[in-house]
Amino acid sequence: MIEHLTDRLRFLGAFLANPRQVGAVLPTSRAAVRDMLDMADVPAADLVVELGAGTGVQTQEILARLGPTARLITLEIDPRLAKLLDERFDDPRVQVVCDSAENLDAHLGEARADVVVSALPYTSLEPGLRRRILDVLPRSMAPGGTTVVIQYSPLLLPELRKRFTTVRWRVTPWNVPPAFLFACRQD
Ligand SMILES: C[S@@+](CC[C@H](N)C(=O)[O-])C[C@H]1O[C@@H](n2cnc3c(N)ncnc32)[C@H](O)[C@@H]1O
Repeated sequence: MIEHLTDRLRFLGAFLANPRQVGAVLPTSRAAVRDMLDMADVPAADLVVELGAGTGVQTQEILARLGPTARLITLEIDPRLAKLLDERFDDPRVQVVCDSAENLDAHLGEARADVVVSALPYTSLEPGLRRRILDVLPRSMAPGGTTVVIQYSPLLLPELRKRFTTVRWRVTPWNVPPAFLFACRQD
């Protein structure tokens, strides 16, 4: 309970310091995270990539679903949040990287992700940065992989449809505000 409140304050502090980069005043709810991850097969994945981890609400649920020999690479641009994630998730399967999602290629090397989980605030990012990150997503995925995205509006849908052959979407009401969830594939 105390950790939950502290995380909300940390998150709010990060938002106040950099509103367009954080894009939300509260972390995503656990129920919305579960709805989001239900749209991809995390238990079968060898490699999961998480973009924009914040205080780690998705990280925790990904690790709960991830197999014992699988890996999670988590990118978070805010150094204070990245440090918190590194300290919080003492798990050999996870690698926390403090860098921008646009540089994902450099951290993947030859590897490709079976699942990409993105909680980046695309609509408030500078357009060039948004485009560079969206362009990274399809080429980061393994064949048969899925990218899941959470947003507070449907505005990103045309951009996702340009880059993926299939985009399923739904709304989860279990979040403040209710959130749009997208599952994108190259079938
Ligand atoms: C809306 S918050 C989501 C946080 C958390 N995943 C959640 O759902 O509560 C967006 C997060 O993305 C991070 N972020 C923003 N731009 C980024 C970028 N270019 N690369 C990596 N992380 C970024 C922010 O620092 C923030 O932690």
